[in-house]
Amino acid sequence: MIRIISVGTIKEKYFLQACEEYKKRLLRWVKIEEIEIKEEDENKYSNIKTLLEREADKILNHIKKDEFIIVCDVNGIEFSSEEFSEILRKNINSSKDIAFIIGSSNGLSNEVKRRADLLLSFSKLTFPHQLFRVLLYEQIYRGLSIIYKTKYHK
Ligand SMILES: C[S@@+](CC[C@H](N)C(=O)[O-])C[C@H]1O[C@@H](n2cnc3c(N)ncnc32)[C@H](O)[C@@H]1O
Repeated sequence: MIRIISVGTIKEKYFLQACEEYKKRLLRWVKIEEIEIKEEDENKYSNIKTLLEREADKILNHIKKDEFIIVCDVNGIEFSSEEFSEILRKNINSSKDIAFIIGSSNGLSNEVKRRADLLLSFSKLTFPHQLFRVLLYEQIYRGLSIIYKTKYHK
């Protein structure tokens, strides 16, 4: 199973439709679970660090024992799509569930990053969290297309 834990909801219909499309395509290969954590209200916090700590508590509550945790972070490690598919393959072959974590517009706390088995970057460019979820879905789909040898990845 692959779980995508995101802070913040997707409001734009076109992002939601894109996620739904990739999810539908992925379901023939893997079970997908999406967990959305409500973004904390910035007005209720005197600083972003405290806000991120509160969001971290909620994220960490959703993490399951034994799953491989991939935290998406601009400053993480960059991979080619083939290398990324290899990470997916290794976990799938060892029957290990994978959980991806996507932060809110304020990012993620260090506590969440420390919990990562892998800090994953999709480049040094910062993407909005809604668009990033679509990109992640596409790369998971591409990765599994590589594993299952379809014609999608060229
Ligand atoms: C708008 S970004 C947060 C920006 C925030 N200043 C930071 O430094 O994390 C929202 C989330 O999308 C994901 N994200 C955006 N761009 C990314 C990238 N290039 N690589 C990996 N994750 C990214 C991360 O999970 C991030 O927490």
